[in-house]
Amino acid sequence: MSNTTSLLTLAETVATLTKAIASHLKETNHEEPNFTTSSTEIPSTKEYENIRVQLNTAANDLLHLVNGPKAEFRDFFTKHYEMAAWQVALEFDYFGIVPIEGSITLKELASKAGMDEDRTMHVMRFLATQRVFKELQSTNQDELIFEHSAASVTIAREPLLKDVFLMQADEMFRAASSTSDSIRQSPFEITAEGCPFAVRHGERAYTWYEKHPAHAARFARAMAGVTLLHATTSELHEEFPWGSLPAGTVVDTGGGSGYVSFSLAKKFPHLNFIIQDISPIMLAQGKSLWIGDFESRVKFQEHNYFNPNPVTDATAFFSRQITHNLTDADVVRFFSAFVPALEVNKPGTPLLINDTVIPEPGEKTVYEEHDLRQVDLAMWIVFNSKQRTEREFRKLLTRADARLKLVKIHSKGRMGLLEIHLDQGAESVSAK
Ligand SMILES: C[S@@+](CC[C@H](N)C(=O)[O-])C[C@H]1O[C@@H](n2cnc3c(N)ncnc32)[C@H](O)[C@@H]1O
Repeated sequence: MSNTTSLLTLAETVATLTKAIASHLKETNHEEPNFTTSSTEIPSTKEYENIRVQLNTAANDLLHLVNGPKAEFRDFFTKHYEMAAWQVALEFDYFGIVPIEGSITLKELASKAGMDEDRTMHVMRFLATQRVFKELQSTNQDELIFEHSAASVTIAREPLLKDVFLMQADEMFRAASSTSDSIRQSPFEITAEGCPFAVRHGERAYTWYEKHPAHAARFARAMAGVTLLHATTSELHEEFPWGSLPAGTVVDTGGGSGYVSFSLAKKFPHLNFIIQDISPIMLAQGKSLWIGDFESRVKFQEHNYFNPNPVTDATAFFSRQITHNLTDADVVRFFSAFVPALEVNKPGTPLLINDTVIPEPGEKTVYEEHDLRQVDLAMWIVFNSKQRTEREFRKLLTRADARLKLVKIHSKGRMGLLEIHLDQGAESVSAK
């Protein structure tokens, strides 16, 4: 946006894009969204997404200008209190307690949640200002009544989303508050051990999860839940020609419960899977997923991804949302650990890295870049890690082994897909 764009020009852009949204909804036979529990989901088409992104950029700029910095900052710097209200609503399961059909009195909600009515009322009335739950008119002023809204019922209907949000409002919210402390402890050196999560919780994330099995199980479910939000698996199905891989085994390294591979298994019956993870708790979450005919198509393998990969007959190696958990030095170790396996697997066996490929500044709209940089901050706080550009990936591959070639970028953005091959004709040179 130019620095001198007028308010009216922005408002006209907003109107034009809103009309485009309304037409798209009509053309695709979608009803317009509303705030009630019967509101339908917005379309997941690329066209809708494209207009939605542009609309957010224009509407946000309009509001930034109209509100002015003081009003915006007053709102922004109280967001942690909002997160506190969410922490309570999720932890005490308001979303599950309020019935999907009908309503509930505050008294009954508080009693089922196991807490007092007064604080329950504070939380519910705050959330209602975000159009999350709705307070109904009551004839008795002493009897407050609430029902679900379109937003709150989304969480009630999909418990995995509760896991995603509670993980954020619980251990990640606490970790984020220690970010400056972590820099004070190590102002110039970035180490995995010194990340804000470790400063706050006393251990690196995955070590901490091993000692907190209930949180670890929730984290594994949250990872599955994330695929319902933005890290959808449908793009992954389309952006790589899985169908043309020779029948065989895909190795999913750091696969957690194997939720992502499971979605591939449903679509590509010629592929079997080995889910590798260091955590038996994460792997155990997968055993309840891969049932019936799928049980014979999966193996769960405890494996530390910094050790040489033991599979010598894979049709492909795959890894999703792992490199952005790792510091640069650890990404180099991670890539290096595939080399011995790629040397003995069939030439051309792909290593597929499914992770964010962050754009250079200005390549995307401010709205999209903000979204990606938000995840970048999350990776910093939880791991002292980051999202990487294509250039950064190439450098780290070369540092791991000059024979590791990025042969194709199937997609960029939040869930990019990098295809890497080991050039077996070339000499092994690593520059760690
Ligand atoms: C962010 S989750 C990603 C899970 C899955 N790939 C997905 O996209 O849903 C990271 C996973 O890496 C696993 N992990 C962490 N350190 C590991 C290590 N050293 N070796 C193998 N797996 C590890 C964790 O247990 C967790 O399941």
